[in-house]
Amino acid sequence: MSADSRIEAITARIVERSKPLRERYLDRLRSAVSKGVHRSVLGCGNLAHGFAVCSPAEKAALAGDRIANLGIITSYNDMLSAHQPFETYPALIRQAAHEAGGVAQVAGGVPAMCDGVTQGQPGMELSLFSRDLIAMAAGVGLSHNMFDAVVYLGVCDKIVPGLTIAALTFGHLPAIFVPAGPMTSGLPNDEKARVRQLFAEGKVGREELLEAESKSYHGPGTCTFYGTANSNQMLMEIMGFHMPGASFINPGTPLRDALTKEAARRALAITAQGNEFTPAGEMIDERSIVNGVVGLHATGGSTNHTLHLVAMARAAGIVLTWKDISDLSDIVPLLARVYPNGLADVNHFHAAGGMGFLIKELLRAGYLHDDVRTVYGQGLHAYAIDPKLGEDGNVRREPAPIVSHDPKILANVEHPFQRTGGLKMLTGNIGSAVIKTSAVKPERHVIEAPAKVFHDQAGLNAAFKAGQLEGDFVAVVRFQGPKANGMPELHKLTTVLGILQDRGQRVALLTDGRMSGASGKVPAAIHVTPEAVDGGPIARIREGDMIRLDAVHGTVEVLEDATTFAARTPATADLTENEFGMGRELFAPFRAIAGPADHGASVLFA
Ligand SMILES: O=C(O)[C@H](O)[C@@H](O)[C@H](O)[C@H](O)COP(=O)(O)O
Ligand code: SF4
Repeated sequence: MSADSRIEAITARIVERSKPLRERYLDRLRSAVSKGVHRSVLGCGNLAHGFAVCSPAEKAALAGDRIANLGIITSYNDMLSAHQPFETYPALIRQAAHEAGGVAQVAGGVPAMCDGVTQGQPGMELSLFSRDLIAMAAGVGLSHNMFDAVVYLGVCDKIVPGLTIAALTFGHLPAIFVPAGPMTSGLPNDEKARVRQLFAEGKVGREELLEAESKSYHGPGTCTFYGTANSNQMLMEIMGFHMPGASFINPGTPLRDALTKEAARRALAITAQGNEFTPAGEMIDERSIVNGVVGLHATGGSTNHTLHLVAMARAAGIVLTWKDISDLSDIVPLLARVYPNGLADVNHFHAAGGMGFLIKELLRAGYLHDDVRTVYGQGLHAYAIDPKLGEDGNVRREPAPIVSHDPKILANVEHPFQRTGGLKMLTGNIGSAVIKTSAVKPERHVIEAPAKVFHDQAGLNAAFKAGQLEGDFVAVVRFQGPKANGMPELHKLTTVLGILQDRGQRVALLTDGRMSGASGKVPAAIHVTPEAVDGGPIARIREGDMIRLDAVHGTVEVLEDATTFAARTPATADLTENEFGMGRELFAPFRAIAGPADHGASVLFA
């Protein structure tokens, strides 16, 4: 069944726009594929180094070119709750590969930053750049040219985008993403947010706050709000990089392990040595990317993917724009209410029918391209399933439920929570920005108020503590772009702005920085480009200027005389504090060459 004609039209314009880059990309990919089993071009010395610690049987197997060798790229570390479970995955994958007649080796590790640990801290200024660094680090592992397919172990915010950039850069190899799954539900996310606001108002102490936070983030697995990490899982499933049903199964369960072993077997089956060769760069095309954007809108996914998905697509020679994302938002309905877009968490989402129900509904309405390749085979309809553990200990897949098990969390397409999706592009006389509307009440989709200008989030928090944030206002927090200080998330502002909004003030945020995928209820025009440090118009805004943020009509404007506004000298900021400390000195080259937000804010693509 073909997709809705409007979606087909947007896909067609992406294909047309991408043609020059995509054709060159596919030529390079096919040339790499034509060289046959990649390790066969290695000299004996190279090969001996490459399998020195393998068993004699594995060495004999790898010396030929009939046995497939899986490279594992892992982002394991003990600190990220979502990545700690990966400690045991390589052994599981090696065993499954061996049982299936193949070999598996950890090809390399990549760094994984927790944006929860660095939120509001200097380390957050490395976060966005870590995405491209992860792609580069994965490339170092894969550059040994020993592998016939790759299994990527990653979950969180910048890690899956970085690994996807690597997977598409090594697009001549099949790639399967293996998640660790969400932690079990703890203190509800809205209760966590409530205690934070009480602490910010001095109504509870640090002990109560830490107790609430620790009950919310309490064990292995991905944090249960629908932020960037869980948006990543949705994307990997709907784009066909996951095995069907893999996204939201809790770590340490038999079904989780069965999915991991199944992924290892499947990776061996889709190498060039088999009959279902599925190179990642051919599997992912413009339709897969559009399916990813559709999934973002239908679930109220993270604003960070207006940066990451653009960069991920670009790695495959596909040019995705904010207008594509915004136009799809006007078509695709919101079908999920998961925090911050509702009170449920991803475990409740999965129990309500999860990805299988979502994909079934979106396919049924023509919002998704079904005619896509995936790691599982041809056609996205194979993902409209409910994963179960079979008697034999393997994965058994039942059809997705016909009706949602909880219509308050997962709606059908006839009765969506919102007729349009979650992510809109805003344009106007200060450039372009994005806004996530799915978590903002409709009565706050248009805000017109005077500007209060800050050059960092500490300034805004200090003004709050001094009782200076009275009345309606648009907080302009600038010099937070990629070239200024690495484009940090300013999620800590959600608490303060949320308090003022709850008191009845009409407030909004306007920034060239980012917000967390977990940010939500305060209207925020973010990722403003051109950024302040590049002399963007945001640098010409002055205290008291009237600002109008209109998510309904997709505009963000400074309501000052155009000639006067254009004649102003842009403000400057002292960024020396952002150049040193917590490793920021190591990323000066990244700040110097980072591209604009609407091109993915990447150091890899202009
Ligand atoms: O984009 C995201 O989803 C966020 O970066 C998320 O990964 C981050 O960890 C938040 O900061 C968590 O929320 P709290 O800071 O509210 O715990
Ligand atoms: S979801 Fe965010 S807070 Fe949770 S482990 Fe991942 S990066 Fe850290």
